[in-house]
Amino acid sequence: MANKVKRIGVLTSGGDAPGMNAALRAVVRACKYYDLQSVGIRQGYEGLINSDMIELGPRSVKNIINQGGTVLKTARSAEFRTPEGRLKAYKHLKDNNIDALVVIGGDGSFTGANIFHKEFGVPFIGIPGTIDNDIFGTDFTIGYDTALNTVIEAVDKLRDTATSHDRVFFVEVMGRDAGFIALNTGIASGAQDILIPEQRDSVQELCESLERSEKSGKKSSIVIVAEGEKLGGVYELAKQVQQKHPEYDIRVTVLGHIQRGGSPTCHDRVLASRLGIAAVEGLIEGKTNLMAGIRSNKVVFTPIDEAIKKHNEIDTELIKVANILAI
Ligand SMILES: Nc1ncnc2c1ncn2[C@@H]1O[C@H](COP(=O)(O)OP(=O)(O)OP(=O)(O)O)[C@@H](O)[C@H]1O
Ligand SMILES: O=P(O)(O)OC[C@H]1O[C@](O)(CO)[C@@H](O)[C@@H]1O
Ligand SMILES: [Mg+2]
Repeated sequence: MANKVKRIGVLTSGGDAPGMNAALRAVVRACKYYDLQSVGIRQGYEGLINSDMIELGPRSVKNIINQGGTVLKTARSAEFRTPEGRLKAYKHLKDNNIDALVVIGGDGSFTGANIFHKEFGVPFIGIPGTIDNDIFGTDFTIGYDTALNTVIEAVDKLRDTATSHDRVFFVEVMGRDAGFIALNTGIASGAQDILIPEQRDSVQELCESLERSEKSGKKSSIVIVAEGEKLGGVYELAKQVQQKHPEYDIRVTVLGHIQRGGSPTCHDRVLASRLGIAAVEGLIEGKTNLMAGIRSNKVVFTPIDEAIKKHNEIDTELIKVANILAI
């Protein structure tokens, strides 16, 4: 297919994730490699609405592959959710001669790009940038691996105190709707129990697990709770367990946004680099409404509707591993 794309706009949108900068760098350098121009759009869709953009070249993305956050900044743009906001965005896109977009973000960002495409026909390719790993069509999202490593480093530290004081630590990790961070970090940090939104858990079962652990000779325990778990939140859980077991010395730690920051791991940098290049190549080939992802270590494109609507299933083998090791 003839290449009509000459000038690509790139933005980061939704929650920041480590590796977004590496993806931006790859997009910009791939554009140069294929003789296209690239324009950075600041603060997600807000930058389109306010025409806050910057010409980018290979040297403008130097020294960012190792940086967390996003140098383009990001936003959750309420105005882009309105037809008026998107019309403004389209006008500025045309004023800046941008032919296509690379959107680095999560499902919400892809939904916005999809609607924008339906209204104005602007070609786009999405790159999954979120620590939650909750996007269908890719084995890994950019930022997930870094977040996992941040969590286990923190939980290892909490374990020192748990062990020294014979305590039960409840640790809340991110994952508004998904338990991937919780399940994997729970296994990696040797948690006694892991509570995730995808599973039907109960306080009763949690108490039984802690009682078993006590009987087996354990003096301290770690319980990992995903933010989106459905039993009322980590403080409520800790309160209910404490009521049943006043003798337990319980502490709660919410890791929060620490999990979104920091220098990306090697895995996230390589993933971001591959997907950034793939997105540009896809647009050159005339592809649109797709997400570039990784499956079995190969770059693949998934229709954006599927990426938004379908969900990655929790691997039941991992749940079994967690249960066996909590014996
Ligand atoms: N239905 C929609 N219509 C238009 N724009 C949307 C829509 N949904 C989301 N967007 C745009 O995408 C932005 C980012 O979406 P959202 O806040 O859901 O984050 P995300 O991309 O899913 O990332 P994460 O969940 O990882 O933080 C929104 O602030 C909004 O500007
Ligand atoms: O505080 P913010 O930026 O609104 O986002 C918090 C959310 O972002 C995520 O880290 C990523 O989507 C979720 O796990 C969390 O619920
Ligand atoms: Mg989202």
